[in-house]
Amino acid sequence: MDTLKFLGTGDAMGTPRVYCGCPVCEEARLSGTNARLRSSVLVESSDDFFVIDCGPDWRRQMESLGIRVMRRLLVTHPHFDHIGGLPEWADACRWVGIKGELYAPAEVIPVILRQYPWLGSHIELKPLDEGIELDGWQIAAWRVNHGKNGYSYAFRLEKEGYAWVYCPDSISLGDEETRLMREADLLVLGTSFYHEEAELSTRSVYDMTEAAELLADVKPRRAVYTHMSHDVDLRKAYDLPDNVELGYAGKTVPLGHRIEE
Ligand SMILES: Nc1ccn([C@@H]2O[C@H](COP(=O)(O)O)[C@@H](O)[C@H]2O)c(=O)n1
Repeated sequence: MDTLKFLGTGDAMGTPRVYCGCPVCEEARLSGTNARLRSSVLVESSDDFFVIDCGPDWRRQMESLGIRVMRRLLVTHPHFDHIGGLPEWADACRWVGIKGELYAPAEVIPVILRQYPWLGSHIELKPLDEGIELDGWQIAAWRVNHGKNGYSYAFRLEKEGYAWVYCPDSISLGDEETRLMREADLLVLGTSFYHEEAELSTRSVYDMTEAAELLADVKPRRAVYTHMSHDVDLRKAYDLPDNVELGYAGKTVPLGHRIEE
């Protein structure tokens, strides 16, 4: 069965935050339960894999799994914490002599190339707006509200009757934006805080209290939260819906129905 592996579950700054001495950041420095690299996942099938998002921790993430060659990548949006590793990936493609395949929404591709104009020599950038298939996964992408930081995209991946959604950066989604999340077998959702006090217009990602309302509406069978800031302490028992788990690097989730289901 295919699997989903979390490579990182942190927000844009990762945990610990460089400037911060809060208990969560200090614990992350000392024992590491709360150490979080920038959010990214790896989808593995029997003979290949692809990764979603390539933040500035990409190199460490590849090293931690002993991966020497990454061929394929999907990008949700062109913010630093999701594309900061692209130059290193392009260099790696050059040195192993492959052309990487990067799939992203058409509007995202020129933004990536504006940031890193040399990428095209070693990576082919392909639009995925019409839907693509990778390793038997039918992948649909749609634009989601990312609050004060503009827009991101979510992906729905379906194979053999199993559907899951990856949506790391979104907030205050409307009905049309949640349509493809409905009744998924798994929803991976970004929740930066448990409860974020800041005024809504200054925010960019759901918190866990708002996410509970979203889940009650779209009813995934299982949900895993990612993109968590130093506000979230994995040692705590939070009040969460029964079907929710907090992600961590290395967490692996089977992508398919178990026999007994
Ligand atoms: N146009 C932009 C705006 C922001 N960024 C970076 O993205 C991250 C946003 O953080 P979230 O909490 O909203 O995920 C942060 O690292 C900004 O520096 C960007 O790259 N381009």
